[in-house]
Amino acid sequence: MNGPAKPGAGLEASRVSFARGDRLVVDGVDVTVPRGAVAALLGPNGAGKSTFLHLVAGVVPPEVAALTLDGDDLVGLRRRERARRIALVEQDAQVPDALRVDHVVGLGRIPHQSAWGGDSARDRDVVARALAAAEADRFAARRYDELSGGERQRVNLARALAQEPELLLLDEPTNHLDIRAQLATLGLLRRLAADGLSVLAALHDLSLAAAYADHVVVLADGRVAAAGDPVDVLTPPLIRAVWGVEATVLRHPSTGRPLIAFAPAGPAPDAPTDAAADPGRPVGSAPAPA
Ligand SMILES: Nc1ncnc2c1ncn2[C@@H]1O[C@H](COP(=O)(O)OP(=O)(O)OP(=O)(O)O)[C@@H](O)[C@H]1O
Repeated sequence: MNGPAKPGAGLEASRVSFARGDRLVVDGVDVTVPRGAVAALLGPNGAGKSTFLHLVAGVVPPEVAALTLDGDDLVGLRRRERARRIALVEQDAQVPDALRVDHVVGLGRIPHQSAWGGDSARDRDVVARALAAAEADRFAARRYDELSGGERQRVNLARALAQEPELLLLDEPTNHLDIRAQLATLGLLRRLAADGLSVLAALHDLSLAAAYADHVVVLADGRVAAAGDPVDVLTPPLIRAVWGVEATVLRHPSTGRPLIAFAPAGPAPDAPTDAAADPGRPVGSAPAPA
């Protein structure tokens, strides 16, 4: 949806802080997302991921920060200009009641429209392509408030794509999605990045983050605990220190990307009896002939 990749620095955020009451919930965070890269923001519940995305999107003003997009200062940018360049897919998007899906996605065009212009043929084309890219075209004529959680998630993504941003921020974009739709969404983010978009997504699934992100930033208590290539960052000691769980890091047999497996926290369920009898045989496969 974007044009070919242009040279540029993408997002450069440094020393971003934000306090709620007397507590810094984002504390001196540095994040860089080069143009054309997918970065994942990871961390436990309450680590500050959503707050950081809101600060970058300009929903709340950061207290101390240098924020630039392709070298332009974001803090001083006018709201409309910011909305042309940055889109945020929120966890619980606010949408006016009873709006049709295609009209919700059309809201993404507002920053590009003049006050009196209305929808142009190009606006309608961008909306149609955004609906198709996010796999939301099937329910384009339905009411948003009658959709399932996963269907709404796709519409929220389509609305952000209709903005034709340079930087796409997503807060748990795979929430509510079935596994096929999760893979489709993350694959779409990779294709958009290949076209020059910078993508920063808060994710909880460490294996999916490792499979799709060029770069991960791990937040803990509002601070960056680690950042870099998922292969270097997502290690058992880091996962233990940040999430407090024991993990084994395997390698995907075909991609070589990290696959993170967790030990169950409670008592393990009983092993299936046929697997117990022949532990070398994959569960569900036919027993060897006698
Ligand atoms: N509206 C609010 N008022 C007061 N405190 C808030 C508010 N929103 C968030 N917080 C607090 O700010 C901190 C950071 O929250 P944030 O939502 O950014 O975390 P998160 O990493 O996105 O978490 P999650 O994975 O649960 O979505 C948390 O301690 C949270 O309780």
